[in-house]
Amino acid sequence: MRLGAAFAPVRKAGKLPGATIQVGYEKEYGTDYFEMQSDSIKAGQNVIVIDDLIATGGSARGAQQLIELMKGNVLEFIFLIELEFLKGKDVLSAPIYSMIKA
Ligand SMILES: O=P(O)(O)OC[C@H]1O[C@H](OP(=O)(O)OP(=O)(O)O)[C@H](O)[C@@H]1O
Ligand SMILES: Nc1ncnc2[nH]cnc12
Repeated sequence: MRLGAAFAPVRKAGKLPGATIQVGYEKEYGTDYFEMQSDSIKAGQNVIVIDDLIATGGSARGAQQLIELMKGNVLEFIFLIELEFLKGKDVLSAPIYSMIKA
């Protein structure tokens, strides 16, 4: 891409081809598993995590754990919607930006 940025998907378990790494995470309504392809982040790469919504922050934290397992550096999180009353921001260790706060 023109920005020099790449795209690396984080998906629910069993949806990505090839070798993957997995983490379990807690979200608002239970437990789930995320995967990334094992070679999708190079050590030292800066990463921005983007999702549609942050509620408890469990999903975003799961994504952060996967990126950090590959020695990536999570710079920040971007969400379309932030459910502020669930305080998801408090479980994340990088700045978050949200377009709509509810
Ligand atoms: O901050 P959290 O409490 O973790 O919740 C946020 C997550 O909830 C939604 O996904 P959901 O798990 O409902 O699955 P979906 O993407 O299949 O809709 C949303 O897309 C976020 O990924
Ligand atoms: N409270 C909530 N409302 C809508 N989508 C969600 N995904 C996770 N928690 C949610």
